[in-house]
Amino acid sequence: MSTRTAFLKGHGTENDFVIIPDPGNAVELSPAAVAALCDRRAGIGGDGVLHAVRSSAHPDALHMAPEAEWFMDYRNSDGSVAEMCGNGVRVFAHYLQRAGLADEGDLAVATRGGVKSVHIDKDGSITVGMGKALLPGGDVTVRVGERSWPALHVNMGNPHAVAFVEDLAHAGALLAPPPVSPDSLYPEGVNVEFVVARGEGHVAMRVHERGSGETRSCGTGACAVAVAAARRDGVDPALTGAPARYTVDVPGGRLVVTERPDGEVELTGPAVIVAEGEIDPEWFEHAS
Ligand SMILES: N[C@@H](CCC[C@H](N)C(=O)O)C(=O)O
Repeated sequence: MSTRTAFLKGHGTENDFVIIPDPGNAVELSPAAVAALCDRRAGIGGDGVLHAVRSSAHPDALHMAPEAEWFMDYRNSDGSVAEMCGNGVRVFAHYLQRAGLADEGDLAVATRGGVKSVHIDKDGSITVGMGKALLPGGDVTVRVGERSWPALHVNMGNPHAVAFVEDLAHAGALLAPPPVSPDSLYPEGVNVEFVVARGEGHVAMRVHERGSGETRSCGTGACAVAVAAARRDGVDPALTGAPARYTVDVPGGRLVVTERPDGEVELTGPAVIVAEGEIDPEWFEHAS
């Protein structure tokens, strides 16, 4: 008799995920199974999968087990693995709390981008310590059709190219990854953000995510955008000694990003669980 696999569906500013609770790492999640789960017509549908495994049970997380009980084994909707997901880690923490596996307050979550500290607020908003943004420099160009823009290379644990544009519509339909050059800079692919200013400390963005296509939000992307916007505005908290705070509007809602004088970037936003159930074992076997 095949065992039944539980799932939940959740989102953070409409960046949506299939959550697979699997404390002992017993569920085999091949790239094909991930892509089938994320399929919006033939599967459950999502921008990615949050595989919830105890750190002590996953080879990629064993070294983080003393610090963080749970590992967010994150996969993009095409089945590829990514280092970090800023919206995902908030939804992951919300799932743990809802399942009685974590308390309100502070929680450490292991990710491929290291251990992240998460704060679950009484009002339901969740703040994640995302680490420092790295700005390796270099001349980056993003292209869409006839248009091209200079972009800032920002690494938030995962790679981003941030382009300031006049109008978000200039990014077009984003049905395919926008060409970014030089591609030697991004051997593993790149997440591309298009940004417009909305006012002081306020920007709006669209994103084409590596491995998932255009999504309604991206947490690491919002952090990359906020840091890029601050530098563009001549603000560097390391020099001023004061935190820089940006409101980042995404198609699926609003995120707040704070860069502290020590370089640490914090991401705040909502997390929602919308459903839970069981995956049909025959379908899952076939999909895998
Ligand atoms: N949506 C995520 C980012 C997910 C990973 C990304 N597609 C990558 O491959 O780097 C977020 O909220 O940060």
